[in-house]
Amino acid sequence: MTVRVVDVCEITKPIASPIRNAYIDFTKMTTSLVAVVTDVVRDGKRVVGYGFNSNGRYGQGGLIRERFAPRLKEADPKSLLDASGDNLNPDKVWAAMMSNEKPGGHGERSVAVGTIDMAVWDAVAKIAGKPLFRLLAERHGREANPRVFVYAAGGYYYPGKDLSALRGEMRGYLDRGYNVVKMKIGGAPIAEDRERIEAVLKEIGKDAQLAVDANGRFDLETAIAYAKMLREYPLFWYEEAGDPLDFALQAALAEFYPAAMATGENLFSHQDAKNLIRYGGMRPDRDWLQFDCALSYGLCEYQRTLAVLKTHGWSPSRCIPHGGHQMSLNIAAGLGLGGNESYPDLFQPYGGFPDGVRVENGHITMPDLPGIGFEGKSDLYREMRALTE
Ligand SMILES: O=C([O-])CC(=O)C(=O)O
Ligand SMILES: [Mg+2]
Repeated sequence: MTVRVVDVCEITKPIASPIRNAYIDFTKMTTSLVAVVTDVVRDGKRVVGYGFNSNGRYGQGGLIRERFAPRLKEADPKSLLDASGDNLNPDKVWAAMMSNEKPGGHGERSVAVGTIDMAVWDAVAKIAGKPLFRLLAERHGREANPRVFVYAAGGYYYPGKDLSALRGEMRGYLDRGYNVVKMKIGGAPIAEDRERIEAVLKEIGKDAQLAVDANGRFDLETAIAYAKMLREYPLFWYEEAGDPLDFALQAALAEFYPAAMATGENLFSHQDAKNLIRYGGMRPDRDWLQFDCALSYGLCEYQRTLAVLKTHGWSPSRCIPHGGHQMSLNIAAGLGLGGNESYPDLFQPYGGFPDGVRVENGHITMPDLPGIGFEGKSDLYREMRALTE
């Protein structure tokens, strides 16, 4: 048998909502939905892999159509195969996409490549006839653990949203089985954010923990002022205080914030991750890393990031990716990450879990679906199928 990539399709879709974090609103947010069509037939149908990018960066149609999809389609099909010749080798596909690309400049293309890479891994696991998390665990000589920690991200600034609406939102997450919730900070004056935090803590009581996310808004002085306020509360983490590339700020913050910090969703390569670990003052015994493969060159690159972490004494269990997609759920279950983000009420149908999967005690259990498992989420799969029909 051999495998050919016969087409790579892209469509840019809205994932808009009337919400705001400390930096941006999401009223014009989009995502690229991609299908990698192969000539392999399973159960009478062509194997198609699907992918999309996470919220926060916009759709990548231009780059995908002009550079990355043509390179994949023009590559010698044999050059993309694994040693058996029966499946694609994702690293060879990745290298083909990245031919004629200079190093650096990750933010320009890491989302486009990450989106196609998701579809390639989906196809590879489907061709192998396995859930991606089981394929990954096998390749890394590990035991898969289908039970994955998930937390509920929300707590955005909405027009007209008052404290009781914020409390109601958080109560809703607890009712759905979550025991860690996250809210935005830095989009209001510090005194107002303190009131919002206290209101949420009062609502969730001992049933859950609260993480807060400043989305990179603060300068050093403000980040420290917030650290002094936040350390009065038993928070799960203090996320992205300053600019994602201001490693000196992050390191200085550690002096003022002894509890857990989190960052990394806006770092786009294993080189960026290495710099964060070298210079950002992040502590492997308590802090969290949020690199999101769908924004940062995909799972081929994420494996290189995990290798960097290992060299520096970090366990994969300190990683809880940004983005709330099933791809990272598979990586978590297959490679032992600490869990995954989820947005119970936002960015649908792209986020969330296959139909019928419930959150219990802050965890979900991965069903055994081939590939990433998109076929098990009917609203999402409907959009995906429409791309190739
Ligand atoms: O609001 C956003 O840009 C999303 C985000 O930071 C998160 O989920 O951590
Ligand atoms: Mg964040």
